[in-house]
Amino acid sequence: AETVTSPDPTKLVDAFEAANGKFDGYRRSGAKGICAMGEFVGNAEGRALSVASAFSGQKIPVIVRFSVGGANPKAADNTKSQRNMALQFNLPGGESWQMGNISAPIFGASSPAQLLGRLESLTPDPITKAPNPEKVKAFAEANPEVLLQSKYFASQPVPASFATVNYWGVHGFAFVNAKGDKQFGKWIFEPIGGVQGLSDEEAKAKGSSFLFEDLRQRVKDGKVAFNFNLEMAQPSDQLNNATVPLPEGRRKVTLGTLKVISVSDDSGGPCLNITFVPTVLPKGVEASDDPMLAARAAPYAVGLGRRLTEGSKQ
Ligand code: HEM
Repeated sequence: AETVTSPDPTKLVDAFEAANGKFDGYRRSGAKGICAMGEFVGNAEGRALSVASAFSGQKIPVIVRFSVGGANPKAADNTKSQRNMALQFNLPGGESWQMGNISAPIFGASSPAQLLGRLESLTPDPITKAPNPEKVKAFAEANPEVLLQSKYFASQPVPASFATVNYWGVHGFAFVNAKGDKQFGKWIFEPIGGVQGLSDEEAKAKGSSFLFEDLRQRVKDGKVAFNFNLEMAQPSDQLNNATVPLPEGRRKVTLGTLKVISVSDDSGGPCLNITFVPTVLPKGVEASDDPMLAARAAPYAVGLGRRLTEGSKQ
């Protein structure tokens, strides 16, 4: 088999900073965010697929962080860009389950080396202060999958709210039940009130900063809830490439419901000094062999270390 070596995690974080800008104290990705608390209740479908205690049916406290994609803590809320929902399920016995879910079914690179190459191609030239269009074009032509995610975002409306967009886990995970049966799938958190976007006109009228206030209002009204849905993979489905979604029409089951119950102050909350590592999994859920998934823990730790040293900001 081909041996794939991942780039040094510090190099990846350096590349994020060089390409997207460095904002002291903030996350290098998903910088503009807000922390909330939620409750998850799993159901019998969840228990049939996995022994994870998240599905017990008891209320599980969950730390939730919503954010706008990118490194800029002042990123505009009214553009066709990425929204994120990171989660930490605080399970009985000190176990935790972390996720970093995004508002697209796919990621923008299939391997850490490809992500590094893409970031390098997008890094502004020191003299022109802009990326070199030739370099951007050459890299994308040689690696066409790096364009798929931006095509997806361009095809979707601006989300009306953090609470009205789907959030995908993107990677494959295995769910293991008491008999030891292993079912692979990809999950999606789908808003119970439905997906809702803004027209271009509405987005313009909303301005660049409405998502935090909108979230507070909707949570106050008790309206922010998501179904935790699993799209079941078939044995022939490709699960080692985060730029390839599962084929259309795979069976989808609801494993439980996440309800957001409170929102922290803009600058605080339990998200501030933690990172969400998607390979922190409970017993009963296992990682697939997607190289992007395995490569996330180390740069997240590097990013957290830098934020803490600089004085973390939300
Ligand atoms: C090797 C590949 C990747 C690298 C190097 C990387 C890097 C980072 C870094 C440095 C952070 C900030 C961490 C922190 O300071 O706490 C971050 C956040 C994030 N990443 Fe990635 N990432 C990678 C892959 C992915 C993939 C595949 C997804 C899509 C599912 C993703 C989704 C997110 C989300 C949602 C956040 C924000 C989480 C939060 O609110 O704390 N990342 N990433």
